[in-house]
Amino acid sequence: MRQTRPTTREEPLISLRDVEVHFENERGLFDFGSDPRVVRAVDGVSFDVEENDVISLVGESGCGKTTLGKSVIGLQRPTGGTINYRGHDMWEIRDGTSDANIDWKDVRTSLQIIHQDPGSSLNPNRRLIAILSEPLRQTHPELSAGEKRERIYSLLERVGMNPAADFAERYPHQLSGGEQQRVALCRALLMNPDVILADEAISALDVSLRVEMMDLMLDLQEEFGTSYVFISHDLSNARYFSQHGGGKIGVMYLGELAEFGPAEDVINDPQHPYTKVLRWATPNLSERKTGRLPMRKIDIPDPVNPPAGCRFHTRCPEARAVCKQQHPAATTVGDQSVTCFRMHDDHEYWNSPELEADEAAITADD
Ligand SMILES: Nc1ncnc2c1ncn2[C@@H]1O[C@H](COP(=O)(O)OP(=O)(O)OP(=O)(O)O)[C@@H](O)[C@H]1O
Repeated sequence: MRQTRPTTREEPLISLRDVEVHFENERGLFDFGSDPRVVRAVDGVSFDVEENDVISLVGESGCGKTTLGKSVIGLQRPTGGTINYRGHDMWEIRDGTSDANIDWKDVRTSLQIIHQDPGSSLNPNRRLIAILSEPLRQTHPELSAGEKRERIYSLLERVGMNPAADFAERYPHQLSGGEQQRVALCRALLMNPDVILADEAISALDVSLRVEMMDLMLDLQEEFGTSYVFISHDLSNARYFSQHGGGKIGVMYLGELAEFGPAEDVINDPQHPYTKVLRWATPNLSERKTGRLPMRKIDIPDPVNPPAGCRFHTRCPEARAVCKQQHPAATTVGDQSVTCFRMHDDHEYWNSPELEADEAAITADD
């Protein structure tokens, strides 16, 4: 079913280097004369998406997961850094200034998205057969109406929507949330994509259906040869998806990647203090259910004015004076990339005084 697109040898499918996305917001009514508010949604992020890859991005609300995910699939232009598609600058392809022989339309087609609320992205006035014929018309214009119908029926059956002939004639509102999400997945897969961005795609489903949907996505991965960028605020879902898919987890904090690496390592041997906090706070992953949350403050700082030095220092249980002054760079530890001074045995961090306990630690019962 899969067609191969031209690639530069050895190049990752998508490669992000030092990517930054800053949003310049309008001044408020009473901000006359002040600088526009700049939201630093993503800062200094680098990683690769390989063929058949599974990458989960996890972190608190507002940490930049969606903005980063949209950058990966070409829906958000970065304000800094580079994003390459098969070795060529994605935005040069978009602007027509690339020397690569790749059409932007093909790039867009190969990078698909499924949303948290599939109902809103499926046309309510069209039957499923029409909704699913559309991508096939684009990717396989040579197919007859009968051949398209056959492919659609077989995919609907594959995702458990039986009898397919019955489902194909329904409108989206005649489906459950889980069925709508399956249709959204089918539609994305029929575009023959290199990457599907699944943005909180299972969050709205009943807990009992989440694992089923993740299993289905991973089952179909091999068949369609697609990679996933899976966004979740829930570390246990990210773990399930990336571990079963043999992939990686990226832990985001205030627009930056705190830790990135194989799911197994990030979960079982977290290195960044923030990953440890997330793990501690995730019921399925931690033995401790009560006690003191290992964090100095509970409030998330403002991405318009992120803390100087390490962005996590205001909440980090391990923060020392140097963390207020210097910004750590990502360091490779085994297969993980970790943005914390503690990764260097000889860093001045170790001789730096601990930060005053300006806030009492918050207890999990608060
Ligand atoms: N178009 C925009 N204009 C201005 N600010 C934006 C825009 N899109 C996102 N932001 C801001 O960028 C930051 C990151 O938002 P983003 O949606 O990427 O985070 P997220 O981690 O996906 O959050 P959530 O889990 O709540 O969806 C937030 O502070 C958000 O308000």
